[in-house]
Amino acid sequence: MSLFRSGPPSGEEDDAPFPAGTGLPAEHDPHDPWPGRRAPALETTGLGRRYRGAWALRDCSLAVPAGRVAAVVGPNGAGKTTLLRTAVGLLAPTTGQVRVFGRPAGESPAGIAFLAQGKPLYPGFRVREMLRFGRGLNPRWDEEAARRRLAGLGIPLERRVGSLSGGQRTQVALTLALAKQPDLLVLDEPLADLDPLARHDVMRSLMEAVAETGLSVLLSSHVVSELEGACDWLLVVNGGRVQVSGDIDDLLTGHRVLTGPAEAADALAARLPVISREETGRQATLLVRAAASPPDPRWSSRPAPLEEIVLAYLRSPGLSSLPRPSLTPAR
Ligand SMILES: Nc1ncnc2c1ncn2[C@@H]1O[C@H](COP(=O)(O)OP(=O)(O)OP(=O)(O)O)[C@@H](O)[C@H]1O
Repeated sequence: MSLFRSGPPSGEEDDAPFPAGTGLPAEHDPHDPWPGRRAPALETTGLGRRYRGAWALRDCSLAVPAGRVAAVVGPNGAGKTTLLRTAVGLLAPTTGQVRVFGRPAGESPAGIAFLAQGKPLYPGFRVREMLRFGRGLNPRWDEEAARRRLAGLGIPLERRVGSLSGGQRTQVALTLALAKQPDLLVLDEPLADLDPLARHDVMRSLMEAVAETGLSVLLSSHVVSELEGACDWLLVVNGGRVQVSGDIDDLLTGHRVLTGPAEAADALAARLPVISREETGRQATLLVRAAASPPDPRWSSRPAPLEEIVLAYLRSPGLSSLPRPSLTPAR
């Protein structure tokens, strides 16, 4: 179980009631495909996005349950930003559909806050002015919570944004996003350019906000090691395709690293889905999709850390992805 999990345990999402004030589809909505049930925060079917001649995203079908903190990871140019921007309705899909809390992206009545890559703030503005700006633009603005948060972080309202450290600027940007009281918070690489301590502080304060409000979060990052324990859903995007989409606890319990004699590796691989395989002399090390150790005593087995699982998938882009959640309700 992730430390900061905010949603119900895996498998129970379908029966979760609508939380009050989430802006989710009303139960009386005749077009609501999820009557009486909580729609996924994000659902895409056959999503593709082309820039001029080149596809940045192809055939992406996934569902992230509501109330989750989902990490979107993948190498440079994988399509993470494109996925996030289509989710918030800033980019129209070339193919397929994107739904946010059950409604087409861009039409969803849910509150969405998007923190774009590079912390877009005005360096010449004082923090107080940024707050005033946000207050004027957002009807759901929570000024008191924003000021309390900044005070707790020791960020003075009179400071100019340009004079803040990278970590403090991220915290201000996050505070402005949270003050909108969104149902879905989308953060594009909020940890980029931060030192390890600042990354930890930003993740911790994000998780505190999630624990207080129960909002859904989509967060892209390259720093897989710092997402474990904070995020509870993982999307691996690679070469424009979603390779993995699943509950992090399920991924961790569903993969193992096996070490044993190289001559027995083929037989093992015939029985278990192998994600990666390395051989050193007579010894083979395999990352397999399996919840238990093989009965063969020649094989030793250990759990696979999340980073190792992610890297193994990224190194095998042609590999079939994990089963995606089938959250589409029976009709
Ligand atoms: N506006 C654009 N015009 C043309 N091509 C683009 C545009 N935006 C992105 N691309 C291309 O689409 C692909 C996916 O880009 P995207 O920014 O979504 O990847 P990313 O995973 O967010 O990368 P990074 O981790 O480097 O930020 C890349 O090949 C990129 O060059």
